[in-house]
Amino acid sequence: MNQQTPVITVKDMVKKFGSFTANDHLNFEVYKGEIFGFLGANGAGKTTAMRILSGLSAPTSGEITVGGFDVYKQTEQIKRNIGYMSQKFSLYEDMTIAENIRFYAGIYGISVKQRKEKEQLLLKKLNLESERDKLIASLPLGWKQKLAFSIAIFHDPQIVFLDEPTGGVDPITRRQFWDFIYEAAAEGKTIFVTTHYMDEAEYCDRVSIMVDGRIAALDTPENLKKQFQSEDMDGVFLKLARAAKNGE
Ligand SMILES: Nc1ncnc2c1ncn2[C@@H]1O[C@H](COP(=O)(O)OP(=O)(O)OP(=O)(O)O)[C@@H](O)[C@H]1O
Repeated sequence: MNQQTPVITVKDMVKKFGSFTANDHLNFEVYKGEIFGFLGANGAGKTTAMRILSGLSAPTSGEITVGGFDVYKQTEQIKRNIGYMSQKFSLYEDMTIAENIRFYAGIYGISVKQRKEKEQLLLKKLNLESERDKLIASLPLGWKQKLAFSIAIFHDPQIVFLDEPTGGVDPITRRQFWDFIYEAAAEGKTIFVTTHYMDEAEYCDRVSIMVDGRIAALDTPENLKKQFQSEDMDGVFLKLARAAKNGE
């Protein structure tokens, strides 16, 4: 990881929905090749922030760049340079694996020759060569998630946003998914990931924890545990939530 190169810069990011402030002056940077965990209870404002960083929604105010592009004016460039995987909308269930790959490759303007080469490598890596003509709907959830991740990085984006990518699968399958994340980060991709699983927070290089629209803590898991005198990230998270409830 190169700590010197910020690929996401967020200064005073505010997002309001009417009089409600979903993101309240967020400030952080994410570095090249970093695995950045974006945590917070339900409704804390994670998805709102991630949508802004992905070029899907405009902030109310703030200075924000993603991959060097401005989130107000350069949303098309941002979309081309990022990968995005959400638990719900990643793959088309009624299409086969090969059709999904073709569809995404088409959106990103990947040539047929390149698509075929990359498709072969991808299916081999996932051990899905004999399944290429099966409907996504017929695959176990863990396979769908790995496939969705592989397709989200098919166009070789420099930044990948993962919105609760491992919901609903067992710990071993989640661990396998994280091997894919490590591999992508080792290639220099920056991973921005939300999760509700505290063991996954431990796998991140740095973790930000949002409470009620603000970043309440941001550091390495090790430093956060020291700071909050907790043995694990669960303890850190609970202490922050309790402090917020007591108005501290
Ligand atoms: N389009 C919208 N209009 C009004 N309020 C919204 C809108 N989108 C989000 N909100 C509100 O903003 C707050 C933050 O929502 P957000 O989805 O960002 O939270 P989250 O941290 O991603 O939660 P979860 O973990 O449940 O996905 C919530 O109170 C939500 O109701």
